[in-house]
Amino acid sequence: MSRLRIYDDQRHDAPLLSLTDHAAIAAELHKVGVRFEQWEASQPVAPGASQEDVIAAYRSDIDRLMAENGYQAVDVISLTPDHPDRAAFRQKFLNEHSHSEDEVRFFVAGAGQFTLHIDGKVYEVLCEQGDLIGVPDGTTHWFDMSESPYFVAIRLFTNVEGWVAQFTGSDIAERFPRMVPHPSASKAS
Ligand SMILES: CSCCC(=O)/C(O)=C/O
Ligand SMILES: [Fe+2]
Ligand code: NI
Repeated sequence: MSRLRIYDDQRHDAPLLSLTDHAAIAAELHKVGVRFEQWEASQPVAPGASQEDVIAAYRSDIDRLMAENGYQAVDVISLTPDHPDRAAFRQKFLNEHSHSEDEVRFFVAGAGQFTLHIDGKVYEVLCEQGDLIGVPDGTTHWFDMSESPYFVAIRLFTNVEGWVAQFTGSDIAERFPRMVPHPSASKAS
């Protein structure tokens, strides 16, 4: 189940609000300029599926997003709990950073947790299969896949060079909850 928890950025122990209704999550995130939509993850792909297979399965959704929003490039992150480089992949996104381009991610299997730090609040967004999130450029955030990653996410980029992170040097991410592994992760490993 998708979930949004909103915190004061000084109070990691007490969410101000917790929502699981998709429309309510979308409305709350819209207030801070973040896109959150439900798309149909209609093609069954399992974590571990190859980039080529995922792109072929979701070609029409990818083409639609690229045409609507002018994205120039696409790639796929597809991870299972037993991936040998899972700790390094996790670490790559785990500290607060921003990008000079929008971050658009469509979860077609499993789950991952984006946490956004905007105007003194922390928005923890647990994205599940079917969720599309669009984080505007310059938004400080971090991403956790848990110690047992189980997800497939399609990533769209404005810039053909792709993802570049500017780290803020803050340790805020260490104070807020990390992602709990997806329930299917234990069955997959
Ligand atoms: C859900 S895709 C992996 C995370 C990512 O691309 C990113 O930029 C996290 O901040
Ligand atoms: Fe990011
Ligand atoms: Ni849901």
